[in-house]
Amino acid sequence: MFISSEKEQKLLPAVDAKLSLTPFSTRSNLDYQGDALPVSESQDSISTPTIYTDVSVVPEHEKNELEQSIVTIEGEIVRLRKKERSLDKKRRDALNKILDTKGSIRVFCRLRPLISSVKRRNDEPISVWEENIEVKYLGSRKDFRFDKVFRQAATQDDIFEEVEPVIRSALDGHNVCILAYGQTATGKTFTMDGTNDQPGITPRALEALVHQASLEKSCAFTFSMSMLEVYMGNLRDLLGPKAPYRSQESLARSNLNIQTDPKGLVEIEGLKEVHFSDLSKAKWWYAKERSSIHFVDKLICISSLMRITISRSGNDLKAKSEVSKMWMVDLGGSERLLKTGATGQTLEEGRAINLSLSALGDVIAALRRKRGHVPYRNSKLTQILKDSLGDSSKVLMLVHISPSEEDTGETFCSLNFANRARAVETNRELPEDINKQRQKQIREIAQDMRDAEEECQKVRQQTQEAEILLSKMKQLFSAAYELHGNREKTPRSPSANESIPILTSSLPRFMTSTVASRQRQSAAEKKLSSVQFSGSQSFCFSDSRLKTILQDYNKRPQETVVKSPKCSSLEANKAPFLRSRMVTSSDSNLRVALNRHSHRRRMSDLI
Ligand SMILES: Nc1ncnc2c1ncn2[C@@H]1O[C@H](COP(=O)(O)OP(=O)(O)OP(=O)(O)O)[C@@H](O)[C@H]1O
Repeated sequence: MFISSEKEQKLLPAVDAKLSLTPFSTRSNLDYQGDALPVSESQDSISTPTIYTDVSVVPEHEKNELEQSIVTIEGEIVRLRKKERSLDKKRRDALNKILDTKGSIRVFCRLRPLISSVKRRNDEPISVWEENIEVKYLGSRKDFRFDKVFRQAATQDDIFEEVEPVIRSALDGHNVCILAYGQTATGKTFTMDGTNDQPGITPRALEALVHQASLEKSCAFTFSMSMLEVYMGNLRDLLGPKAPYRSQESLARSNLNIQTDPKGLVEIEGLKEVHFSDLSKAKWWYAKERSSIHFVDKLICISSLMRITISRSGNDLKAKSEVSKMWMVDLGGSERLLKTGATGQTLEEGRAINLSLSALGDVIAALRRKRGHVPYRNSKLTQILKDSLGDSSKVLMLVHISPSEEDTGETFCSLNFANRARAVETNRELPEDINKQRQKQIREIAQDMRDAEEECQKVRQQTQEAEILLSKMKQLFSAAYELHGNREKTPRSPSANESIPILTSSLPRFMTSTVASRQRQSAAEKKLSSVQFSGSQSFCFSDSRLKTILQDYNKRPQETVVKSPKCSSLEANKAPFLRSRMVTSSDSNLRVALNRHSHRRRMSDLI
């Protein structure tokens, strides 16, 4: 068996299964190296003369051949894993480059659909374009620019399409922060949590994390979740023992300390952390948190935060932290206070939330401007998020606005806040040609990323297949040499002419070689001494036990690719894996290309 890349498979001569003949080409090194073969090499390969030989010959085999095969496949698995890591690194680097080119801190705006009870007017106060919004307020117009504007018709899928690469980046080792901001009833919770029919960012993110982690075989992931809320500068653990009901007094009493270690990593002392490895558990905890939020007095101004901690082990991300965090933040708004003419405690709440939002705006603005001093210490919110807002973190702020004319004042305030966070003045946007160049660059890197991801998927599949094969061969070995009384730890190497009596005698008579086949076999062996598993390693293809294993193996049903959440880059996972296989000779003059069907047919000849 040889596991090849699609490119290489295209280069191979077709196998005529009916003739029971297998073409041999004179090229030997088919080892997949990930890079496209030069055109001249490809042509050379196609025009190579083909020699045919009968591969149904079953030569006598010896114990050391099987041992050698096992060693070869083990080596192949090591090589494939290395390749997978290198392709994954290429994919990670490309994704990071895309996100950095787009901006590691981006501000989006989502316009809520008009609620039917509100009458539509002809002179609507808000005009929307792809990257800017114009608002008519108090007789003047103001233009606000964003990294992207989501119109009223935008779906949860549209939102997640922009968010998903950032979530992937969290799995790659970057800290991530997704914040929803806006006036009450503009759709913050709808965007972050959504409904059963239209799930929002958080449930989709949980699904994407668990799904993606299940695909990664080169490293193991563990996840944990914490939830808290910030009320007037106090932190409350939502998963803590006394979480369910909230009153102003209990909220004011609860407090957790924020600790920052010398490396700048933030930890919240005593914050409950629950671990989850599958989606059902993640959803259970998430639902628990949502139900506790349900009891909130709507007039209490609270920001609720959810932290997902992602730990990786067994990878080679030497430069990256092995732990990354993803924050989902639903920021409280303060406009109710203005509307209700609040006094006393409520006014205090309003001041506290304004302070914390204003501090957040200052921090994001400083980071976007790449200023030396970033004022993290000005609020609890910015202290908590400190290690997830700066450095190599990815930040998305989604500002929500209402289309109603009666909300224009609030809309104006929210957009001003967003503009400050964005820290880009309207007249200082990138010139058109530079912007186009940037878009082109992003498209090119995105293509590289998709290519690397597709190749990585293939290699991952190949590794899994090789592992199955290895396990079957090991089973065979122990059945033949250990269960039959010969329990040597390291099987002795038999001499060249020595057969394997235990195994041979355990085979049905029709599977043992006949005189004629032995004659054919010795003739074939002159040409075909061994076959390559890859370009660099070889094992004995003519071993009937291996044939049997390969036959079983090829007969097994195709593994289904688990469907991913609706998201762009994960779509690549659905790319079908080409399952034709090759077995190649290590003899530089010989190569056997077996596709699945011809191989199966020849195997069936033996049974
Ligand atoms: N894009 C949208 N499409 C359809 N319905 C929406 C959308 N945005 C918001 N809604 C609906 O509008 C209502 C208010 O939305 P939501 O509760 O999410 O607002 P909010 O900003 O979170 O409010 P609060 O500040 O009170 O938490 C909900 O019924 C929600 O389903």
